[in-house]
Amino acid sequence: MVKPIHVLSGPNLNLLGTREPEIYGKDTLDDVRARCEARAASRGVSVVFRQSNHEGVLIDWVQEARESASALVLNPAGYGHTSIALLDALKTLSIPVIECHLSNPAAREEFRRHTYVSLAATGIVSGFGAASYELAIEAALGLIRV
Ligand SMILES: O=C(O)[C@@H]1C=C(O)[C@@H](O)[C@H](O)C1
Repeated sequence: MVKPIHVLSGPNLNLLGTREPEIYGKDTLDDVRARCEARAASRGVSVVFRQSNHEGVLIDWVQEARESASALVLNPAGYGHTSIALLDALKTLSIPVIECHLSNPAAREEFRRHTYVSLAATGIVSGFGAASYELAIEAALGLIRV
């Protein structure tokens, strides 16, 4: 039995759909959840989908993924640009880590062009709105060979 793919979203993503929709789109986080679940279920894999505004909670969930997940999809949001602690947690994982962003941070403000998460990521999907999460799920499914 393949373990679930864990999908974690960072701060302010609970406001998706109303938060700067010209940048992050009109899909809500629940819409994103549904798309991730459907995409994974089509290959017989479940998803654990969670969001937090709190750095330590996200770190706890990354640590939980060590034993509970087959792969981790992470949109670190603003903490990607600041959190060495989140990077340190990611470096304890031996499962695939796919970093994803709704926007294309490389095309935005200078401070968004670097994330610490990228130092621990297997790969990165950016710029496709809610589809970034689905593409990240597809990448995870390919890496866990289901
Ligand atoms: O595009 C995204 O999903 C990321 C989401 C955020 O909240 C920003 O802080 C990042 O810079 C970009």
